[in-house]
Amino acid sequence: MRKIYVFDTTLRDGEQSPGVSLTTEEKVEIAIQLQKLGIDRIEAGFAAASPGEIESIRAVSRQVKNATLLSLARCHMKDIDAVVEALREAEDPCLHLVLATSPIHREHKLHMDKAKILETAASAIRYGRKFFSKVEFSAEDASRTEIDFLCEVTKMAIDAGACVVNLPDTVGFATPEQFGNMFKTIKSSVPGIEKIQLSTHCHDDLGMATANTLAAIANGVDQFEGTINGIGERAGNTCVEEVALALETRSDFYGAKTSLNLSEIYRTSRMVSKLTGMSVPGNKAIVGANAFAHESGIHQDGMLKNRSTYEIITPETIGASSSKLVLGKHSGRHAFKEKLIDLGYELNEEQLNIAFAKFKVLADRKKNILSEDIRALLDENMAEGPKPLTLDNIQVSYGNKTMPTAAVRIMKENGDMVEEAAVGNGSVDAVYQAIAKATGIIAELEDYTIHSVTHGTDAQGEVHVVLRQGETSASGRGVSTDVIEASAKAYLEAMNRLISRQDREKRREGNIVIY
Ligand SMILES: CC(=O)SCCNC(=O)CCNC(=O)[C@H](O)C(C)(C)COP(=O)(O)OP(=O)(O)OC[C@H]1O[C@@H](n2cnc3c(N)ncnc32)[C@H](O)[C@@H]1OP(=O)(O)O
Ligand SMILES: CC(C)C(=O)C(=O)O
Repeated sequence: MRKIYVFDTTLRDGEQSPGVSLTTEEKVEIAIQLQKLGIDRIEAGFAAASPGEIESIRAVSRQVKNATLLSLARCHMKDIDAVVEALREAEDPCLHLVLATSPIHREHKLHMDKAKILETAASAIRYGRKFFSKVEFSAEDASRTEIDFLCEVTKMAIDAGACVVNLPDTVGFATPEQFGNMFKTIKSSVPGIEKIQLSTHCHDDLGMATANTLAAIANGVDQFEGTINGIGERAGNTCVEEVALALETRSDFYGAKTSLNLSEIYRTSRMVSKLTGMSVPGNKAIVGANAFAHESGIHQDGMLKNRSTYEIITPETIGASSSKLVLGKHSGRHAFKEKLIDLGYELNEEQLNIAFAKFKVLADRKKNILSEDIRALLDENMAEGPKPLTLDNIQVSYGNKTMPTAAVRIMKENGDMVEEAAVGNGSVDAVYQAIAKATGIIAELEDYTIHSVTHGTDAQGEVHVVLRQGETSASGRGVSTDVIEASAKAYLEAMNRLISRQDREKRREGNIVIY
């Protein structure tokens, strides 16, 4: 297997993400984690940017023992001097020089012709070599540079003393085929190319950074540059984790691997996201929250039978805890049953069918079904005791300047419907007054508590009530995404218990049921 060197620029190009600015402590924390991940080369910043940046790079250099440490500089003596100062304490320092080579940059940005580019870069590399045994040269905007001139630039960098020549797709313009061919030409036409390492650095403006990096690797580059979570200037850089996992998973095709400690990827991604404040989209490859989550019944069934049906990488490989079967409206019985077992419920077939039907109704109303939702649903489903009263319909009219009004329709055990309406101090009170009128049962509301069992605006509310009639009291619990419905359910469950307790007592005395 060919080894591909990983150059991480999270602390330099990653920090160029709009809105991101890392403190020295944060840079050090990330650099320590990058070492644990096994990154070969860490670019810690752009020394000439500010005195604070020099200090940060120096602080990082004191901690980095197992990786080459770099800082970027323009082809200017004062930028190089700043890198000398920043990397003074580094164990394995490398100067990274950049100069654009494309016609657009030459004409509009640098105002230099081809000869001036070659001369400026060569003298900067030579000057840098006075202080550093390792110099990497980057031909900015290489993918939009004439191929003949790019060959000349590469030859100049080798002759001037660079040990790595990096040919970036600075604006994410390249296509994989074109980019691969560019490296093929460079490798086959530049004399002395075997003396140096070739590198690539891609941006994601057209969403092709990973594809372009892999095309470069397939065409012989030794190193790729990227950032954790793909952060960076504009649409960002190549994601280190994507390329590393692509090489690992498709080593049959690429015949190349990184030496990253892949089980540190997830932790590194979380840390970078936390410290930069750049959240990782749920559907992001490798490190997104949904990367190992399966929602639909057919997929979940496949996963339960054999994970390889729907997972080409295991979450354990990147240090994430486990695959998730997320229950939702597309889930099937297999996954639902498995979830119940996980939660410690053992249901017979009939109970399972009832619970599954209720789950589907809930899933139609709620986006995220959590363990708490399932527990609430099952506890409600399995609440023991007869149900003399069942809520059939409820309607509430509320306005901040009118008395809340509620109408309820309740089914009795014998199937008869009773219907009533009432006003109250609030919507819940109106519902309770209407239930009392419909059932003819006057009970004292001794306690009422409500809390949310899940999170978000579609969270399930759980209501507990205690009702008292004379010496007898009973509690009830109701769960729903609507607090009024949860309140009514709790009230009726307490009433049902009250009725059956009094019923039992009356039967003992030879009387009949109260209502
Ligand atoms: C593709 C990349 O990601 S490259 C890295 C980008 N990173 C950064 O820019 C790091 C942060 N930058 C900075 O702090 C500042 O831009 C500094 C300190 C580098 C320079 O600041 P200033 O001196 O104020 O110049 P400013 O940034 O406005 O303009 C850049 C100048 O450098 C020149 N320049 C650009 N690239 C290079 C280069 N590689 N080598 C030499 N000169 C260059 C430009 O032509 C321009 O020169 P001009 O003033 O003669 O027109
Ligand atoms: C400095 C170089 C490698 C760069 O960031 C780019 O070309 O995007």
